[in-house]
Amino acid sequence: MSENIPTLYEWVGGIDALRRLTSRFYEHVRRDTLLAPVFAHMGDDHPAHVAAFLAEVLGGPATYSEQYGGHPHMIQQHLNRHLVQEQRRRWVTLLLETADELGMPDDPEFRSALVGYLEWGSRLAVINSQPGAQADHDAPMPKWGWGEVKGPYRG
Ligand code: HEM
Repeated sequence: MSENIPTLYEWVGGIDALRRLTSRFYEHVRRDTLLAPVFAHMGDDHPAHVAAFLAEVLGGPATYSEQYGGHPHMIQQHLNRHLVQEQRRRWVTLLLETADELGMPDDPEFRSALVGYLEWGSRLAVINSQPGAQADHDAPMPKWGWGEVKGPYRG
């Protein structure tokens, strides 16, 4: 990426912003009738792990790969959870609503890139949660950029 174009990670505000996002998001998840049962057994460190994962995908440090098992571990966590589209849609909607609630960047360029990743990643989570799905132990960490909009609007 060009020197002048920030990563999505930089644009969102780095790891502190992502931790704030996931921490509040999973508070909402715990109170959501559709999602609470799915996450009934998540550990207290789950929000921080998901923040680290998102950070790495969005162009930040490789903490999730170095300390938490990388993409194969994340895939493993979704195996046999039998997730359905209704749960996936609620998950994505709640995350985006939480981003609004916290006043995270809402410019069209950033949000379209974020939604693109969340659609892709959440659909993979559903696929990987179906009976017979297996974790690919060499699965590379996804990397997401600005896509067709190429970078933030500079008027
Ligand atoms: C872009 C989409 C998604 C990302 C980036 C993501 C990320 C993650 C990560 C990183 C973990 C492992 C956390 C760890 O290492 O401790 C995880 C676990 C999990 N995810 Fe996802 N996920 C996504 C979508 C979903 C969706 C749509 C659902 C369900 C509606 C879901 C349900 C779960 C559950 C139930 C776990 C295990 C929680 C536990 O520890 O009990 N995920 N996810």
